[in-house]
Parts: sequence; structure tokens; C-alpha cells
Amino acid sequence: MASVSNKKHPQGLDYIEVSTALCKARIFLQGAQIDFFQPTGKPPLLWVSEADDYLPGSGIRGGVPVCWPWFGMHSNPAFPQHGFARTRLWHLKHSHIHNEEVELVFGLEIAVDDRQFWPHNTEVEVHFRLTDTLAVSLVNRNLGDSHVSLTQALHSYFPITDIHALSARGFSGAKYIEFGEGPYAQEGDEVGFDRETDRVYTDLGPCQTLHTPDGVIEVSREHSQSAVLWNPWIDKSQRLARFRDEDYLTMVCLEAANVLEDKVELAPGQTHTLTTHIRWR
Ligand SMILES: O=P(O)(O)OC[C@H]1O[C@@H](O)[C@H](O)[C@@H](O)[C@@H]1O
Repeated sequence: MASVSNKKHPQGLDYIEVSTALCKARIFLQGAQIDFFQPTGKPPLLWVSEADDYLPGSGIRGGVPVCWPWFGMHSNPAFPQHGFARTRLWHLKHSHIHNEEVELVFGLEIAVDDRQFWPHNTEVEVHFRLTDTLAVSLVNRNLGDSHVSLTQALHSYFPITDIHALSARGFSGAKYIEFGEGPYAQEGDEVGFDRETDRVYTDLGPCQTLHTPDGVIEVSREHSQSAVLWNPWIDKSQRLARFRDEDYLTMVCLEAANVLEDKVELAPGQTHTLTTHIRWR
């Protein structure tokens, strides 16, 4: 029997625990952030640092942080990197169990203090559809009477066993910006890792794969032509919060995004839905 239960982490954060015949999952109200997803009979599909302390107010270093309503640094350097939504308390609006499929919808009320970051009249939701695949959608509706634009990402962290053995594929035809330089044309379909990698891809096809010693993870996107491929390597690992020095060896981020020329443009009344589907192939 599928179940959806409210739980509290020992450090105080509330989360929703999902258990079905097809998967197990854990989603925190803070940030509407999933940090655990395991299809039945397969290894977990998301990575979280063992250094994470799950303290209220700091985003969890792993799973799928929601970067909204901007990705990366804001033009105002006083604003937080990757937006403010990942550390705010979302609320569960709907949960629906149908056979062994669970759907959860989280909403975010913009607090008065956060109006400085987001003064627009919009609605934002994160939807999870949990089967043997993890589907996450970030839905934006423009409820106001003026045009709104934003950037965003579903900043997914994946367990890849050994960064030296990882082959990321599905990049041919795309271009990327890295460390503020570019755009560069992607050479070939495949990306290997032997240094810090922080590429913002555009003109990217809808499906990439991560070939790891433990299997192939498939990451596909809808309503997104951009994605971020990130591994901090040795030096940056030592500077990152809630991250162990050696963590770069076992993780990579492949983030479904709407960034650069792929940003979300919403006319009054319009809705945009960014979706990523993640599964073991
Ligand atoms: O430490 P944060 O704010 O979670 O960011 C982690 C990384 O997120 C990635 O998406 C960026 O491309 C990196 O440059 C950044 O370091």
C-alpha cells in the first residue's frame, strides 16, 4: 500500500516521506527539496553530502535544490546565489495517491521581506510525480498584468561512484559558457572529468545520460534548452559549505535549467512548466 506521511527530522525540519511499491522518497518543506529517491530494487538516484547538517535556514547540500527566481549570482551582489526559494518554507498544497503513483504539489507564499527579491504577482509551485522514475516540475504562472522574466534550475545532485570513471553524454550540438568565458561549441557528445567543471549549456537536446560504474542515469528535460554540468573538483570542494573535501569524487550535478537566452518569459496570464525526469536506465 502506498503511503505519504508527515515526519520531522531530528534537527527540526519537516518532511514528507513517501513509500510505495515503486519507490521510496523524502521531500523537505524547506525549499520543497527532495533529498532521497530510490526506485525499488535499484540504488538511490540522488546524492547528499554526509557533511550536511540539515539545519533550518541553510539549503541541503544534495538532492534537488530549487533555484528560483534566479540561477547563479544576481546582478545585485547582496542577493543570495541561486535565489531565495531553496531556504524558504513551502507548503504542501495537494497530495494524490493513485495505485502506486504519488503526486505532491508544493506552493510558496512570498513573504513580505522577500518582496525585495520578487515584487511580481506570480504563482510558483513544485510538483513531484513519484513512480519508478522521479519527475520534478517547476511551474510559474503570471497572475499580474505586466511581463515577467526569470531564470531557474532544478539543481540535481547525482551519485556517480567515481568521477574519474564518469562519462556524461548527450551534449553534441550544444554550446556552453564556463567560468564566464564562451560560448564554446561542444566538441563531441561526451564529457569526461579531470578538473573543475562548471558549464552552463544552451541549445542542449532534451536528454543526457550519466554513465557510472553502477549503471546509467538518464536525465531528461521538458520546456528547457539549457542545463548546468558541475563538479567542484579539489580546491572548490574545500571552500564549499556542508561538503567534505573528498565529496567531489562521488557526485556530479546535472541541472535542468532555464538560463541565459533560455530564460522564462511570461506574458500576463501565461504559465511555464520546467520538468525533469530522472531514472536508472
Ligand atoms: O554552493 P551553492 O550556492 O549551492 O552553489 C553550488 C554550485 O552551483 C552550480 O550550479 C554553479 O554552477 C556553481 O558555480 C556553484 O558553485
